[in-house]
Amino acid sequence: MTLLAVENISRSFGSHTALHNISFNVEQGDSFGIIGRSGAGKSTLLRCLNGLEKPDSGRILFCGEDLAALPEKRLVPLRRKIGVVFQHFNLLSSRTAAANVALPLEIAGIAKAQRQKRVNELLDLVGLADHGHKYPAFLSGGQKQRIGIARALAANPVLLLCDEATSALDPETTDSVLALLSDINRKLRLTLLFITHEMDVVHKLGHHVLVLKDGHIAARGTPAEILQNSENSTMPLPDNLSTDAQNGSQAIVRLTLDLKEHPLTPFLIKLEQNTISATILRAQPHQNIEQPAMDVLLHLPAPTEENLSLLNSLARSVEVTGYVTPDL
Ligand SMILES: Nc1ncnc2c1ncn2[C@@H]1O[C@H](COP(=O)(O)OP(=O)(O)OP(=O)(O)O)[C@@H](O)[C@H]1O
Repeated sequence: MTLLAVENISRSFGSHTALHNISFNVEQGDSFGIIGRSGAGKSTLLRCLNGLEKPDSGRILFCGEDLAALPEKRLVPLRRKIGVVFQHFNLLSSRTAAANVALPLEIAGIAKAQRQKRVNELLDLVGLADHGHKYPAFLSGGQKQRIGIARALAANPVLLLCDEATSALDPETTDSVLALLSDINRKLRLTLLFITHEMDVVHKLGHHVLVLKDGHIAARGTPAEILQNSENSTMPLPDNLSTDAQNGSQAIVRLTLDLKEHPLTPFLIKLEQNTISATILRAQPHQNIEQPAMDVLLHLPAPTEENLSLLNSLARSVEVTGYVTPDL
């Protein structure tokens, strides 16, 4: 069943068009990712979906109503069905964690005893049953985000919008928050719609993905399809591949990354930090969800022992498949 139907929405700021004729559907129970670089239009799209901004044209059908056309007064009850998780948590520093979670329930006029019961359930759900009395200043980033998630769930939303929910967190905390969101999606059958600029987040959390580029839909599909069809992965293999390493030749390396230990983005950052220049020719995730892994074909201009040994330390397996001579 379709929960959200976005039909041909466009939004401009002066002469700049931030969203061009965007259409997509989100099915109930889906975990739907929108990925794009900075300026692609992700936040503008999210604000439209949240009813905080109106598109210039198009319809946003949610629970049978058009968010793009409703007056503010009629938007309020619909917004309650949408929980939002923010990048910077947006907790009130003067309230305890429990009181932050309770806020949407207070606003909805829920009686105190019922509120407390629900807050306890939610703190338990996000793994912070013993932290309700703490003020945000005494919580770690990951704990703050868990409280943000509990607050977003308080009023029993039917859709959870996550706005770069893990961008402010370190990689380990990111993984645990993504695991929590994935659990919530599976166990509570709650529909997730998240925006991110990281393919790794899409890979771990998304069932379906939309790639936004300069306000246009550049691609859509499952995370695996997006990776396989990305610009990088469709680059042709060099046809002058040779098994002989000659002076000055560059290597084509096939490696398998264990995505739990070395997700793609941190892996690429690590290469950059070690000034290893490499181009991804192809990337193909394995089908086994229990042990997420990905085969990556790299063009490595400097296949020195040092560089290959670093690759070996990061990947499950590394194999030099051949050599190419650079075009001079
Ligand atoms: N209120 C505004 N006034 C003018 N231009 C805007 C406004 N909001 C967004 N834009 C422009 O629209 C384009 C899309 O912005 P948007 O913030 O939606 O992108 P984004 O993908 O979320 O980027 P980021 O990840 O950096 O937030 C950008 O060029 C931005 O400058």
